[in-house]
Formats: sequence, C-alpha cells, structure tokens
Amino acid sequence: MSRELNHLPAPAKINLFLHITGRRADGYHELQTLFQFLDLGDRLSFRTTPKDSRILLSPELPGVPAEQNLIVRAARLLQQATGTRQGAVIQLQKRLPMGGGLGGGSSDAATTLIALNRLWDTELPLPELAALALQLGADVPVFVRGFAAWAEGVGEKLQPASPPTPWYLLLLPGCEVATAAVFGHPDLTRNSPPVQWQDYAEGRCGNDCEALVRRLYPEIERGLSWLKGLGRGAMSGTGASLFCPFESEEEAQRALEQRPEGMEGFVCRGHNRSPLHQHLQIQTETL
Ligand SMILES: C[C@@](CO)(OP(=O)(O)O)[C@H](O)COP(=O)(O)OP(=O)(O)OC[C@H]1O[C@@H](n2ccc(N)nc2=O)[C@H](O)[C@@H]1O
Ligand SMILES: Nc1ncnc2c1ncn2[C@@H]1O[C@H](COP(=O)(O)OP(=O)(O)O)[C@@H](O)[C@H]1O
Repeated sequence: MSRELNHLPAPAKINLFLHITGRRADGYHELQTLFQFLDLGDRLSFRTTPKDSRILLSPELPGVPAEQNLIVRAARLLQQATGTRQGAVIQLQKRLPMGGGLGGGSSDAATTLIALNRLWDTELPLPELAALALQLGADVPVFVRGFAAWAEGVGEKLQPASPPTPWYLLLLPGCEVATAAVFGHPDLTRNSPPVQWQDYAEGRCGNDCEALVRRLYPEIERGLSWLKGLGRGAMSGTGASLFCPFESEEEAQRALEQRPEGMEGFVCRGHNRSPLHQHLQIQTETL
C-alpha cells in the first residue's frame, strides 16, 4: 500500500562562523564551522510507489536535470544501500535560493533520506543515514543529525552545540555563489589556526570566504557593509546569503524594512534542533 508524508520541512542552515584550517590531499578543505538551523526552508511531500521503483520529482529545478537533483540522488542512494524495490513520487516547494550558502540542496537531500527511510520501512539508524549523506555532500550530514553543531573535518565531524538562538535578518543579495569556485580560488585564506568554543564566544571568529567573496561580488559587498553598520552582520557558508542577529523580532523587522534596494530579506529565528526533527519528533539528543 502507498504511504505519504506531506509538507516536510527542509530547513536552511547558517554558518555562524567558517574557518578554513587546511587542504586535504584530495583537494577538499578542512573546516571549523558552527551550524545553526533557521525556521525557513523548502518543503517536500513524499508518496511511495510499492510496485514501481522509479523516483519521480516535480517540479524540476531550472538548470538542474532530475538525475543531478540531490533529492533524486538521495532517494537512489537509499534504494541502493537498502535494496528496497519501492519508489516514490516527490513534490518540491523550493523557497531557498540556490547557491545561497543556506544549504538548500543539502537539506532537501537530508529530508529525503529521513522521509523515505521511514516510509519504505528501511529503518537505517540516523548515524548510518548520516554516513550515506556524506556521499552526497559535505553539508548533508548535519541536516540528517538535526542538531546545531560545531563541525570539523570537511563538515562531517559534528559535536552538538547550543549557541544563542536570536532573531535574524536574512538578506539575499540576489547572486549565486558556486561553492567549488570559492574553494578553488587562489586567494582564499586556507591557513586559519584552529580555534576553540571560547574564541567563538568572545567574538574572535569570522568567515574566511568573506573577504574574497566581497571582492568578487559587488552586491554582496553592498549588502554586507550595510548589515555590518547595524550589528554583527556576517555571510553564511561560501555566500551569498547574509545575516545579522537581533534581540527581538521587532528590531529585525525594522531593519528588514530599511534593507538596501533590490535585495530580498526575511526575518527568521535560529534553532538548535532542526525543524524537521521537531516536526517528526525524532530524538536527536540520544544520538
Ligand atoms: C562551505 C559550506 C559550509 O557549510 O557550505 P555552502 O556555502 O556550500 O552552503 C560547505 O562546507 C559546503 O558543503 P557542500 O555544499 O555540501 O559542498 P560539496 O557539494 O561537498 O562540495 C562542493 C565543492 O566545494 C569544494 N569543497 C567543499 C567542501 C569542503 N570542505 N572543501 C571543498 O573544497 C569541493 O571542490 C567540492 O567539489
Ligand atoms: N534540490 C536541490 N536544491 C538546490 N540545489 C540543488 C538541488 N539539487 C542539486 N542542486 C545543485 O546544488 C547547487 C548548490 O545548491 P544549494 O545547496 O542550494 O546551495 P549552497 O551549497 O550554496 O548552500 C545548486 O546550484 C544546484 O546546481
């Protein structure tokens, strides 16, 4: 019999700081970062097809053929790992900008792994799902685990963390930044000394991609210099999304109304437990 899960959240993440501490022999970069979730994201609906193993996704994303979409790749990976012959019909409501440093594609993939693992009764434990997730991208495991985390390695070594959960103004300068292009740039800072939690707590951590990305993208420079005039404005991941914490929703809302012309913005809240895990009542703290 066909089973369904509808309107599941695929939340955005932000990197509260991002340091690049080295480069591995395979070209991937060693990071230190602090991930937090936002109550803003894509939505996904799933219906299983017990007698048809195809994975059907609609709508297709512009410029991303279905077989390259992380949702379809996640579903196929779970089929391969478990040997299930079931398929699924998946609907995507895309809200997060692509290449926005908010991890939208990675979060879609994680929501797919968690939803289909439940609907297909394949029952892989979360740590095993997180190991599969890493094959899809460095950012996918944190969305599977579902707790805000201090991350090291390429982003897969995760320690639960409880940073403050302020309101944020999220500002979208409207450009797409390719993660691979930033990591491949000769001018990127790649030798930050390792830091500890105390360094973050005392304001000594930033985003090592920021100087380069500001130089390459004038719109990001414009948005970030405006946000830094308001408070602790920062860039998420390799860009392009920008954020600034506020003590109240009203303050964030007032800032939103004065945002630079031509830029989209949202007021949202930071969460140390993923909205997906809250929605499905997955016990993250027992991991
Ligand atoms: C930088 C971060 C920080 O959260 O986020 P985004 O800006 O993409 O959101 C992530 O580590 C991104 O993770 P993710 O977007 O999953 O990256 P992947 O698909 O694994 O990698 C894309 C490309 O970036 C480079 N890459 C990625 C991660 C890493 N630690 N070192 C790298 O050098 C590689 O060239 C890789 O081919
Ligand atoms: N479901 C998906 N949603 C968004 N992007 C996807 C998806 N599947 C594959 N991609 C590809 O991954 C790239 C990075 O997407 P995204 O995760 O949104 O940005 P970022 O890694 O900067 O946070 C996109 O430009 C797109 O080519």
